[in-house]
Formats: sequence, structure tokens, C-alpha cells
Amino acid sequence: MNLPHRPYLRRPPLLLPQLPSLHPLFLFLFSVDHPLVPATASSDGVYIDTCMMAASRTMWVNGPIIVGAGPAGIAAAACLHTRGVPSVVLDRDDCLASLWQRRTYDRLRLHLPKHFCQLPGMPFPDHYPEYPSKHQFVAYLESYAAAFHVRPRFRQSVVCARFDSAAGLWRVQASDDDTGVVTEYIGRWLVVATGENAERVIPDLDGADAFKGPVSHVSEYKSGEPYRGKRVLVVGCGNSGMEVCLDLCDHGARPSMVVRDGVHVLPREMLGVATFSVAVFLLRFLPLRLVDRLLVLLAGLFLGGDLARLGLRRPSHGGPLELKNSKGRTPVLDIGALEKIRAGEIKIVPGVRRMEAGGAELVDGRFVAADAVILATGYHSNVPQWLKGSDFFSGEGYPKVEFPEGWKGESGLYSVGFTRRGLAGLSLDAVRVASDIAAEYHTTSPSTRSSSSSMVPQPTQLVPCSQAET
Ligand SMILES: Cc1cc2nc3c(=O)[nH]c(=O)nc-3n(C[C@H](O)[C@H](O)[C@H](O)COP(=O)(O)OP(=O)(O)OC[C@H]3O[C@@H](n4cnc5c(N)ncnc54)[C@H](O)[C@@H]3O)c2cc1C
Ligand SMILES: NC(=O)C1=CN([C@@H]2O[C@H](COP(=O)(O)OP(=O)(O)OC[C@H]3O[C@@H](n4cnc5c(N)ncnc54)[C@H](OP(=O)(O)O)[C@@H]3O)[C@@H](O)[C@H]2O)C=CC1
Ligand SMILES: O=C(O)C(=O)Cc1c[nH]c2ccccc12
Repeated sequence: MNLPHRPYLRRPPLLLPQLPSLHPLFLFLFSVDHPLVPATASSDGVYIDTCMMAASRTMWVNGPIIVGAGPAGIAAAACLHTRGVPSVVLDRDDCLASLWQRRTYDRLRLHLPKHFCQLPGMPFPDHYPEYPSKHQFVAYLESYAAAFHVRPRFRQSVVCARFDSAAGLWRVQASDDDTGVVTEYIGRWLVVATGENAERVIPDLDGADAFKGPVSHVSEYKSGEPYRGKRVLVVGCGNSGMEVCLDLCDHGARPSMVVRDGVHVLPREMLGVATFSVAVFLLRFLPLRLVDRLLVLLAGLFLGGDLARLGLRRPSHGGPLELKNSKGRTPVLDIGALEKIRAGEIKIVPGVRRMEAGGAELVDGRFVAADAVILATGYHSNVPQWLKGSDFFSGEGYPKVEFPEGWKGESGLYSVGFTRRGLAGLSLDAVRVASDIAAEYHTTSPSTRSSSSSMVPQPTQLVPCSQAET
């Protein structure tokens, strides 16, 4: 494939300050029209290496290119803004925090107390409850983005990012899936903020095609209403599986939940105090393993000692925080599912051996009848699908370097939101990343500086999902 000739890219990075890129009009002057190359993802959703694709437009970004407009990307852009660094935030979707706006159920609430979930520089409103609803959380994110002038460029699905070592620059190709227009963003810094939940995990269940009912992923689930009176097999027993089962019960459905392995269930609160707050407090004095032991002990006291008998035995290796930090297996913070399990309204079943027309054969030989299947089987990172030529991320799409050092890679590469520590973890990353980039940004030649984001392309208008859908 012929690459468009872009002579300025061959210049060494040190010459960049002299480039006309520093003028806001540069983008438009240097936007190059190229023949369109469509198809950025194969039909089965697997990304193909499109790095060599000819872009229809090219944009120089005077500041970091941030991929992802979830809490991590927004927080990074906000922290940069407060340090006088403009940035461009790209997202494949058409609204910010699309995980929260589009891929979560109606009754969802934050399950950690709100002060652990606020982003840097702006607390939640005082009138918010201790555990804000997802609608409140999204409203907070919208006002956060507005307050820090973060206006993501939507419908920009990043299909490839590669460091051009000859130019000392990142080249990020993003495709508008509606129009097929491919834009190449070029800049000195790349911030990866696509998250731990970028893609759904869809297990390859034996005989899946034989099953006659609907099969969906929990990210499509809104409420139990369509399942009223139905037998639903929920595969997976993380927080999603548990809360969806609870919601199904509340809507008159009959859920069975597949628990194939051990799981840590903790009460969300003990005597009115958040278990998470207790853990954070204890961690100030005690090693993590000891805190984990205490948590399990306390959970036994507050939840009852019969969890294993209910089919919810604890993992044989690793405590709740240890498994969260090392494997990303989040302990379940119970908000009522346990009561329904005890009451027999949620049935616990072991792993699925194979699907059949009317349900599933289980690994213990039993059969569970089902009218529908909901896969609450989790998510995975998608970084390896689009970040090329860098070995900073593992094959699973997480920084190889352990927390808290995984925020900085090589050649201006950064990550925000891969700490396995939720919103608090990504806030920490965002502050570190922004401080580091700001120091570099402000020590380069004064002509490269821009005190406002006006030096970057005018971002598209922020569109709330609710509007975009109409
Ligand atoms: C149901 C649910 C509830 C949760 N509740 C809590 C909680 O209460 N407390 C807590 O601390 N944590 C919670 N978490 C953890 C969660 O990871 C964070 O809340 C948060 O959303 C992570 O933010 P993020 O920006 O890293 O990722 P995301 O919110 O997933 O945002 C990533 C963005 O990147 C975009 N993107 C992905 N790939 C591309 C691409 N190739 N090109 C362009 N854009 C792309 C996506 O569209 C998305 O908008 C929860 C997670 C889930 C799934
Ligand atoms: N209120 C809140 O704040 C909520 C927060 N969340 C968060 O969202 C994130 C994602 O949670 P969630 O969607 O529950 O995903 P998780 O990754 O936490 O859980 C996935 C579950 O699916 C199981 N699983 C995966 N594949 C199979 C299979 N083939 N057969 C049977 N079981 C399988 C896993 O079991 P195994 O462990 O054996 O692999 C695990 O129990 C977490 O961080 C969670 O805390 C989610 C919902 C609500
Ligand atoms: O809800 C999530 O997915 C989170 O990542 C929040 C979180 C961060 N650290 C934890 C430890 C125990 C339970 C939840 C979390």
C-alpha cells in the first residue's frame, strides 16, 4: 500500500517547535486528502493491523493524544488542563463514559463510598448519596468534563497507534465507523485510557448454537422486566452476575447463577461502615494478607458462615484484596443477592458442560432448564489490538510493570486506568501522568507551549448519549 508522503514527519522531533503545526490553523492547512481506505475491523470484530492504512486526514496534536473518554481519559485531560497542557481525547463511541451510559443496567450504583470514586480536582456534590446512582455518576462526569473544558472527539475508533521513531512522534489512526473516514493524529505523547472493560468476554460454551432462547451479555442488560416469569441462566458470579440475579428476582424472573469456581463475597457495609473503608483503614497498619484474613473473618460474622454450603466457597488461594490486585478478580460486595440465594430465589449451579435446546447440562451431570442466558462473564482490555510496536503492555492488555509504576512507558507512552483499583486507581494515574507530561511540555521551547486547548483542533460538541440516541 502506498503511504502518503508527509515530509514533516521525517524531521527530527527537536525541529518540531519550528513547524507551522503550532498555529491553530495548521491542522486545516496540513489536513491532507487521501483516497479512503475503509474496513478497519474484520467482520468477526477482530482488529486487523491497519497501521499502514492511508488516512483521509492528518492532524497534528499540540499535546497528548488520549485514547478513551471514560473516567480515566477525562480525568487525564482535566489534570492536563489544570497544568496548562492541551490534549485531544478520542473515543469510539458518541458520548463520554459510554461504559456507564450505554453498557450498564438501570439499577447500578457505585459500590464504593463516593469519596473513593471522585476524580481529581472535583468532589461529588454534597447532596449526592454515599453510593451515587449511575445517572448521578454520569451527571457528575458530564459536569466534570465541562468544568475542565474536556470535549472529546467522538466516533473516533482507534485502530492503530505506533511510535514513529524516525520522527519521534506517535501516529494514531482512528476511524469513524459511520463514515469510514480515517484520521491520523500525530503528537509527542500517547495516553492509553481505554480501560479494563473495553471488550466483553464471551465464553465459548459447548453446544451454544443448540440453545433455543436468547443469549446476551450483561452489558446489554437494562432491567429484568423483559424476563418476567422466565427462567434465566446467569453465567458468572462477579458483581454483575450477583446484581443482575437480584434485579431478575425483583422483576419476577427465576435466575440460576453459574458459579464455576471460588468467589469472595463481602458485605458492602458492616454496622453502617463500608467494608472498603475498613479495608483501607486497616491497610495503613497491617500487611495486605492480614487485612484479607480479617476481612474474610468479618465477612463470616456479618454474612453468616454458610456461604460454602450455599455454593459460594471462597477461592482456595488468595484473599479478596490480593486477588483483586493481582488478577483483577473483584470481590463481590453484597447488596442483597445473598438473601435471595438463602431464600432459594436465586439458585446456585456449578459450571456448564454443554448447552442444549432448553437449558444447560452442568458439570455435575444435572440439567438446568432456561428460557434465556445472560453472560455475566466479565471484560477484557483491547490495547494489544491497536497499540503496535510497544512491549509496555502485556498480551492481556495491562502494563507489565506492577502498580504503582505502570503509568509511564517509553517514548511518551502513558497509561491511565489499568491499576485494577477502580476509580481511585485511575485518579492516581491521571495526576501522575499529567504532572509528568506537563513538566516536559513546559520545558520544551516556549513556542511549543499553549496555555489553552485552543491550539488543538476544535473538538466536536459533547453529545449526551440520551440526545445522540434520539
Ligand atoms: C458495571 C461496573 C461498575 C463499576 N463500579 C465501580 C465503582 O463503583 N467504583 C470503582 O472504583 N470502579 C468501578 N468500576 C470499575 C470501572 O473500571 C471504572 O468505574 C471506570 O469506568 C473505568 O474507567 P476507564 O475510563 O478506565 O474505562 P471505561 O469507562 O471503560 O472507558 C474507556 C473508554 O475507552 C473507549 N475505547 C475503548 N477502546 C477504544 C478504541 N480502540 N478507540 C477509541 N476509544 C476506545 C470506550 O468507548 C470507553 O468510553 C465499575 C466497572 C463496571 C463495569
Ligand atoms: N455496583 C458496582 O459498582 C458494580 C461493579 N462491577 C464491576 O465491574 C467489573 C466487572 O464485573 P463483572 O462483569 O462481574 O465481571 P468479573 O470479571 O468480575 O466476573 C466475571 C465472572 O464470570 C465468570 N466466568 C467467566 N467465564 C466463565 C465461564 N466460561 N463459565 C462460568 N463462569 C465464567 C468468572 O468466574 P471465574 O472467577 O471463575 O473466572 C466471574 O465469576 C468488576 O470490577 C466489578 O466489580 C460490576 C457490577 C456492579
Ligand atoms: O468495582 C470495581 O470494579 C472496582 O474496581 C472498585 C474496587 C477497587 N478496589 C476494590 C477492592 C474491593 C472491591 C472493589 C474494589
